[in-house]
Amino acid sequence: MTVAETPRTPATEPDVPPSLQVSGLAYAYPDGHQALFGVDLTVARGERVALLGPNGAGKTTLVLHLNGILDAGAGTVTVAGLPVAKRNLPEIRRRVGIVFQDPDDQLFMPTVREDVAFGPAAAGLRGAELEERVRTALERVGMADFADRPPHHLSFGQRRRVAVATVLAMEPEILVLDEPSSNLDPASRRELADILRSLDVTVLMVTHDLPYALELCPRSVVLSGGVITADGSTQELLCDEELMRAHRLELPFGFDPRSVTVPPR
Ligand SMILES: Nc1ncnc2c1ncn2[C@@H]1O[C@H](COP(=O)(O)OP(=O)(O)OP(=O)(O)O)[C@@H](O)[C@H]1O
Repeated sequence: MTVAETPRTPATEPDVPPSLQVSGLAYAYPDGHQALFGVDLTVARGERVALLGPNGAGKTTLVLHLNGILDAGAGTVTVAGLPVAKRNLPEIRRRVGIVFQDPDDQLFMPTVREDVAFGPAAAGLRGAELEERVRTALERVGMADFADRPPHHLSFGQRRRVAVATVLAMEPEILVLDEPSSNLDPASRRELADILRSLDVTVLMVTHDLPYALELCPRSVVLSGGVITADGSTQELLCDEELMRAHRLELPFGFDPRSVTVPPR
């Protein structure tokens, strides 16, 4: 059965700013290479959006602007109405939780509990409040029973879940995931999808895994050559053969996006 999806429209009420607003964002690296040419993107609270595009399209460059790792050459980025600017960086980095592709980039403490507590403790949380924050984050990713284990004794899929928990413990406005399905076996891939779907948080997911984008994100944005070239229902975009060819987006052999029943939010 085919389920037609309608991407959720950005919040329009003046008192509810979108989770993410990128306006006219342009960026050239110090060597002069222009990676972004005026990107506009609005993501409403609670949306799950896939950021698609070929290698070198500018996806990582865009993500690195969301928490101020890179400074916009031109244009603006706001997160829940707060501009990404030097003066706001501590709060911006709390609001934008980035889960990197390699969980080992994020896990460095002797136990899972300490890794998840690290961010909130650095932000000043202590005692029962901190414990509760850690417990909730681990429960949300199904890893509460692993709190006392050393992260390096866990499987890759378990470490990725803990990496998600370290970010959730900061109660972010937006969760940004870089290739969340990479190196996961089919069961872990499905379990992570279930977890991400259960979270009440805005999600921006960078991925080359188009079936995963379809499974998780009602809306997709295609970035190509540093500009957004398509923005709409993931199912419709994946069914647009011309668009897919033009942006070097390839579905796995035999995969028909029309045949997929996309689970409800
Ligand atoms: N530090 C850098 N200095 C100069 N150019 C860079 C730098 N990092 C990236 N680039 C260039 O900027 C462009 C965008 O790169 P980016 O990493 O954002 O693409 P991407 O869409 O994330 O690609 P991929 O899917 O391969 O991860 C590419 O042409 C890349 O070569």
